[in-house]
Amino acid sequence: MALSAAKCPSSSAARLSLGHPSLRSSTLLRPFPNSSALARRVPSRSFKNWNLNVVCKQEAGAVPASSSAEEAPSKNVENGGLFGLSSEEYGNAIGLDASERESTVSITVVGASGDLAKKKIFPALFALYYEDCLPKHFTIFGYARSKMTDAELRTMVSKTLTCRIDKRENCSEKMEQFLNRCFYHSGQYDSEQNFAELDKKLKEHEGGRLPNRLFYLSIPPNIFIDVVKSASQSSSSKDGWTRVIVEKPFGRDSQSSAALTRGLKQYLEEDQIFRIDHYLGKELVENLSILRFSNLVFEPLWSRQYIRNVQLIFSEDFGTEGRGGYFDNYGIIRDIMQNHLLQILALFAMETPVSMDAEDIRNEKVKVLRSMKPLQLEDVVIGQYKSHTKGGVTYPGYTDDKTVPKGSLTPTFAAAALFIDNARWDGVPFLMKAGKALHTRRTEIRVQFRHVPGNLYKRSFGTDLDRATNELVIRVQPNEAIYLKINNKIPGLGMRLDRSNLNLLYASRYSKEIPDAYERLLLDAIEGERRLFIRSDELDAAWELFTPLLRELEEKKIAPELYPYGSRGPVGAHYLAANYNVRWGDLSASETT
Ligand SMILES: NC(=O)C1=CN([C@@H]2O[C@H](COP(=O)(O)OP(=O)(O)OC[C@H]3O[C@@H](n4cnc5c(N)ncnc54)[C@H](OP(=O)(O)O)[C@@H]3O)[C@@H](O)[C@H]2O)C=CC1
Ligand SMILES: O=C1O[C@H](COP(=O)(O)O)[C@@H](O)[C@H](O)[C@H]1O
Repeated sequence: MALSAAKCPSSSAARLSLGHPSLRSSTLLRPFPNSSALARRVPSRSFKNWNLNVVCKQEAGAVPASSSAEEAPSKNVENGGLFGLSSEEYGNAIGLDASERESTVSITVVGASGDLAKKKIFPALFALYYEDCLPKHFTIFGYARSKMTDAELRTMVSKTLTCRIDKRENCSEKMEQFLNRCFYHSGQYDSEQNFAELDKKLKEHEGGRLPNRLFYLSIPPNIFIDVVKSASQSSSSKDGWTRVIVEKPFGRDSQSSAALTRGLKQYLEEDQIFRIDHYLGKELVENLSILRFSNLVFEPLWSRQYIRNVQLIFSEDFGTEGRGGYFDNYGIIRDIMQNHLLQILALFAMETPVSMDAEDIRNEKVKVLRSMKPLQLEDVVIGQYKSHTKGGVTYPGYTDDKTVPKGSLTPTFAAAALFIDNARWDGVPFLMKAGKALHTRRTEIRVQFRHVPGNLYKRSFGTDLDRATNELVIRVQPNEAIYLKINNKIPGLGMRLDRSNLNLLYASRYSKEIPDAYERLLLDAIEGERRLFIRSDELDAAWELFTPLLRELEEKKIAPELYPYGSRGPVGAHYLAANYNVRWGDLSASETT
């Protein structure tokens, strides 16, 4: 019997798995001497269980998630409280046996006072609540050192919540219900006492239900271990599951990443660790596998025989804006390329997985990463944005940011040529570039195909098909789209060729707004679906590709090429592409779509 399932897609067996006994494994933190429960692996749900029409909001007559009953501490507090009783003991005390106890999820956002929590995590949790995707019983706690009351947290969170869902019905009512289920506890990250205080508060809200606990570490990586140690000692679930979401960039290089994983595994099993790379939750990134493996036309072309180069492009039209404290220690290569763009590359280039099950997909990603050569310095260009005045407005340079050390060499732009040494991709350049403070905000994948042999039309109609090759563009953001550049005849009595786009523009094709990546990933972590999270061997393979280069850049103090804020980036990136007879597709004037 599925227990206390979310109102989320009732049509998807998977969504009902939250409390499903087979998945309700007590995957606790690594068993401690006083831990009575066995840690069992949670089988990852295979993709095939999903109903592809998974939607969260039910059809007409949707029953809103229970609201007020969850806001206040549960009845047990009035009965003298849980102190000393596990929720299982409490459940027994009130006559409920395990199979009857409903489950509940406590979500603790560690670092709740920070940028990511405000900008992404709380808004995503609200969106899930609004769509009836959260479990029937849930509580949200913010945890950080900053002093805040519950009311102050709610006020802070309310400023970044929006009801972007289509109908915007009863938005304010849902927002209030959601906020009433948000609480805050101030504490130190390395304090078991403070986490024990949190544990007591969590229990008050969990009542006799089976308590599942999710901790989202929205904090700088250097304090991940402190939190996991304290939380595992003092606030893990004793008879439900406990999971921890950790944010990229998972260390700074192979060594620190491996040390971080070892540190986490002192307290957690691998299947309790959810390494998030939110780009894997982006709609067009998730669509990559469907585009390639559910359409006959693409897979036969997906190789060196037909593809000339692949470009993975990330650009932002703003700078670090006060995040220098984090960013200066990492740089654009660790911030974007070693994770987001490399994950997209792996999904794009991998062999067909055995199934869409998490481990089968991740197995194929690891294989393709291990087929790649570590980046070479001569195949990399780095840049840093400088101040620029345009239209009477002066835009700051990277080192003008007061959170950035003067004279910093940290790159805010990088371009690189990467290669996959396997039969499918031998010799095909995968050109990656990522930059801040450029001329536009865009993330896209561009697949440039080879020219048509024989070039029938050059002789007859003067069209040089060497330059009019097909290009498949997958625009991840903004204004999600997939378009294919083709050659076609201009209508009329003459015979002249034109370039046109076969274009799937999501905003035109679908009326429903696209969920934020964090919504998808938070929901999957709650449900134990690991397909879109990073496995430790995948992470090791990613760092092995980038660590030698990062070390060389820093040891040799390679100076980045300066580029004006709002420009197309350093000129060196064009020469790098030209070395492989490639022109960056995002810079051609015809890019109007
Ligand atoms: N912001 C973003 O867009 C993205 C961030 N990330 C990752 O998410 C995590 C959080 O990022 P973000 O929210 O931007 O980080 P912040 O710098 O905003 O830090 C989050 C919170 O952590 C605490 N904190 C910050 N620095 C320290 C420190 N040196 N020692 C102890 N506590 C500290 C602060 O809370 P308090 O002082 O109240 O304890 C702060 O509010 C990072 O790992 C980052 O790499 C990933 C993707 C995007
Ligand atoms: O991981 C990160 O991603 C954001 C960009 O995320 P997006 O979803 O808005 O494209 C980037 O700004 C940040 O520097 C980086 O840490």
